[in-house]
Amino acid sequence: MRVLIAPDKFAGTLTAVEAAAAIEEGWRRQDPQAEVLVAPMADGGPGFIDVLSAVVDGTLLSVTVRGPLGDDTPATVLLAGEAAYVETAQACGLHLIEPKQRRPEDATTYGVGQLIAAAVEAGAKRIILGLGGSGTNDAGAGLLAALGATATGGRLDAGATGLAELTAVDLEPARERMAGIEFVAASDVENPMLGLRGATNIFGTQKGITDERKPAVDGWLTRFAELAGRKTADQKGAGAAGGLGYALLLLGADRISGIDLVADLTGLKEKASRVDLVLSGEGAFDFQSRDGKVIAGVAKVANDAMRPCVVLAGKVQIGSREMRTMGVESAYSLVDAVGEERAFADPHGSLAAVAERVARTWAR
Ligand SMILES: O=C(O)[C@H](O)CO
Repeated sequence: MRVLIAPDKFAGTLTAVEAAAAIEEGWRRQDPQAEVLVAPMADGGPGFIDVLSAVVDGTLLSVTVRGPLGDDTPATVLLAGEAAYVETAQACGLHLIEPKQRRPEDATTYGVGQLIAAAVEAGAKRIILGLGGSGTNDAGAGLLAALGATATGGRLDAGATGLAELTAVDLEPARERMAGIEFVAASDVENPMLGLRGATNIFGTQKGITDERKPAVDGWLTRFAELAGRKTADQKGAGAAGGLGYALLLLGADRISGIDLVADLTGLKEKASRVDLVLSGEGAFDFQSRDGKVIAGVAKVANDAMRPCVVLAGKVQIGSREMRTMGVESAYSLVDAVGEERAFADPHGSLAAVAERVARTWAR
């Protein structure tokens, strides 16, 4: 049996590389002769640099930046010739903030701008930024401030709160400083920035923005957009990473799908064509796994190659009809198999145990 293992991270427990290793271990217990190909994935969110540094010939540049709540935060940029890859979640990710410390209205993307500045200083002319998994919701104002943009009536580097009373915004200093730099925003979602399908309403809850606060916060982002460029806020991906997509679009970025980029760079299509079965996975397989996320991207590649795709996930919270629409044949839940306590206490062992069960059904 030839198997391709292409999971996302299991957020909070296993990186994509660790998840792939656990699945391989479990599968081999049942099917020791299997030919296994491994391709850990990312969609632009956490793990983007980890996954790409294994396939892109480059060097890692270490930088200390301002984290979402102002703390010194270590990050790395992957430099490859004139290109630089930036994982924005390293500077503004939700995982950087303890749940009890979350202040989503104050969190800033300033550190992402510092990563861009470091990449440019190191000679990069094309900067590819992975977007997703952010703990911020500041429309990327912090990023613009770090690159020189200014404002009156408020602050660009103080999270969404700083945008509440803005009266004017000047993006020219940032545009001038970034002249000649090509930006690519590789995002995990295509949402616009404002309104019902926007960053605050759809992704605000996971960052700690309550339903009561959402209209006010969305209003602050709208105010910023009215001063900085209203139409851009409606573009695909403007709402990625709490509106960081919007700021990059203002700097002229092209938006692409993060998972498609990672799939291309890791040769996923070619790998899928060489196997009988494709396995993917992530922490929670739910409605958010659909567009632009790893499982949807991997399932599409598998389906195009006419290979079945099976998912292993911490929790499966999606119906079988919806799953099939995405191109997933079947999904197995760690929590259902071993219980929540064990799934969190021993994620590697639990995932390996589920992979062994999957192999019992699917190996031939
Ligand atoms: O970071 C976020 O807000 C989500 O992952 C959507 O991009």
